[in-house]
Amino acid sequence: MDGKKLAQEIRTQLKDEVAQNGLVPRLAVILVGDDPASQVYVRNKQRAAEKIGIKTVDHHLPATVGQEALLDLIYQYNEDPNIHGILVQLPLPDSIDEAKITHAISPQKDVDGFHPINLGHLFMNKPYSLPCTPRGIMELLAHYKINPSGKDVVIVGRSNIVGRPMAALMLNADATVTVTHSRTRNLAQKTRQADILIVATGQAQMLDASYIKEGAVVVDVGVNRLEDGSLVGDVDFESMLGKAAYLTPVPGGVGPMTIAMLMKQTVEFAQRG
Ligand SMILES: NC(=O)C1=CN([C@@H]2O[C@H](COP(=O)(O)OP(=O)(O)OC[C@H]3O[C@@H](n4cnc5c(N)ncnc54)[C@H](OP(=O)(O)O)[C@@H]3O)[C@@H](O)[C@H]2O)C=CC1
Ligand SMILES: Nc1nc(=O)c2c([nH]1)NC[C@@H]1CN(c3ccc(C(=O)N[C@@H](CCC(=O)O)C(=O)O)cc3)C=[N+]21
Ligand SMILES: [Mg+2]
Repeated sequence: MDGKKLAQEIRTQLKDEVAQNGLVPRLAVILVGDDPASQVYVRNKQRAAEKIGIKTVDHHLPATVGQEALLDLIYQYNEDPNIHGILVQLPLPDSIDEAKITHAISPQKDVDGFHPINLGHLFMNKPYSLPCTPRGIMELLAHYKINPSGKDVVIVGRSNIVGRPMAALMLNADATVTVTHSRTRNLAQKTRQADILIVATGQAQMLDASYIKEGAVVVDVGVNRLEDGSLVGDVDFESMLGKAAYLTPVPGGVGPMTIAMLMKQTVEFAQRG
């Protein structure tokens, strides 16, 4: 499944939509500290936004910034009618309470869909904004005409940004959902039941073909940088290739879809006014 290509199509559509409707979507992007991976993602987001006609207002704050200063910046953007979306890149330095920051962002401007109010709406199948990675996965599956309804979906990982919201989205799509994690016993026995397997563990190439049944759909969320500088997922792509019916590559799979969904949600917010 080619996420890079679909993401490109979506970004082109968004660009047309922005131009046709005379929108000027504005996204505040806040990066704290100098984690190299975070800097790459933020740069990718800024570049994608610019091409679509979304204006970003960027803040790169030192890791030593106080929690109060960060909160004040968020409050300022909450009140600013010209800003449609606020994104605070995670992870934050240990000195800052991530939950507190996530809660401070106005739910109406929560383009990441991480606010508990928005997660609650999602959980009750009345979503307002959605976490971008799980939303991107749903769009990718839909594009390839893979309908989760009635399917056995197994998710490996239960983070707030991927595994948990993914489970809610799949349940909303009428899948039968199993969520596994580091305490799961007999993981392979669970994952082999999957019609659709979604892996988000942060463990490089952890799952090989022995973890899936023939013809499974495999979505690899992982982005792991190896010592030689190469980028690999949480599944062993080569091993799965002959056995899976559909498989997402890393890079070029879920990652670009995440960014496309962030752009889409920013445009949606601007349209709502
Ligand atoms: N492509 C994209 O757009 C995105 C990619 N990512 C990537 O996805 C991966 C996961 O990210 P994220 O969800 O934030 O990670 P977290 O570290 O927050 O969560 C990892 C999850 O995997 C589980 N896990 C870890 N090891 C194992 C194991 N050996 N067996 C079973 N479960 C295990 C953990 O279990 P437990 O809860 O018990 O600790 C946890 O629930 C990373 O590689 C990250 O870089 C993340 C976000 C977006
Ligand atoms: N507030 C917040 N929102 C996020 O959505 C968020 C976050 N914090 N923190 C970190 C994770 C991770 N994440 C990725 C986004 C794009 C790629 C991506 O574009 N990956 C490319 C490769 C990029 C590269 O070359 O490094 C690909 O897979 O093809 C990866 C990972 C968003 N996250
Ligand atoms: Mg963290």
